[in-house]
Amino acid sequence: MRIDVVTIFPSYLQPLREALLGRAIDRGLLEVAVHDLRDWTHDVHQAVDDSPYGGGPGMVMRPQVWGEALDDVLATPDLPARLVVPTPAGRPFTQATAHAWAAEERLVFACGRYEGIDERVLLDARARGITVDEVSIGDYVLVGGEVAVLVMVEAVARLLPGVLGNPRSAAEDSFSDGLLEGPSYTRPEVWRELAVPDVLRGGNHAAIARWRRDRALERTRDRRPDLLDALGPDALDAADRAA
Ligand SMILES: COC(=O)c1ccnc(N)c1
Repeated sequence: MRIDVVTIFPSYLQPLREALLGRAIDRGLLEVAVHDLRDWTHDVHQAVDDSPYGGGPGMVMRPQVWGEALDDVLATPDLPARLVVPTPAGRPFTQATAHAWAAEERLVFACGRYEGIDERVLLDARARGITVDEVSIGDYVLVGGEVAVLVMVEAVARLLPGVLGNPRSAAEDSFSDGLLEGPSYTRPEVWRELAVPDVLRGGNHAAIARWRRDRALERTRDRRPDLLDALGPDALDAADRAA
């Protein structure tokens, strides 16, 4: 997968080259290119924003700069790409989104700051047949889209074949079966007088699987009843029985 990020703070994306993702890049599983939006300005101040029409606080990112930047970035390499614009006004980014995007050849992220990017940039891209997704990583506002890009790239890249050491990890993620993951334990058996649940130390794999499912149902009911509702009435009954 090829990932491009256009931003006025390229150094914000440096964490993508660390640890697991850095190794995936080194192994050629992922290609990441970060572009400085200011490279497409032509004035001495390298202005990327201007006052909003209609008044109001803050500044809006200029369409000319973004238009030229995206023209160039989307054209090289000339691969089918999904243009992603992180914004608090976007559709929710979920594990299902991450799985869908993991099948893409190319993702191009446009990092807005200030009050966002002039709407005509997205209209123009869509009019030229580019898939444009405006997505939010949660109900809160950041200063810029860069942090959201780090979140989304990590969520997508870990699903790419070969990135995670054990592919079962992704298969058994929270949300993979619609439930939150239950509690995990490792050695020692007793720590500060707290013991690992007996069932996990026995060899009965069916009992362990059932115990884990029950804990997942219970945790989901307690923390994310909305996810349980989405699974239907049987799931809620099962969660009540699991407690
Ligand atoms: C500037 O971008 C944001 O504030 C943002 C982006 C994606 N998701 C959010 N919840 C906020």
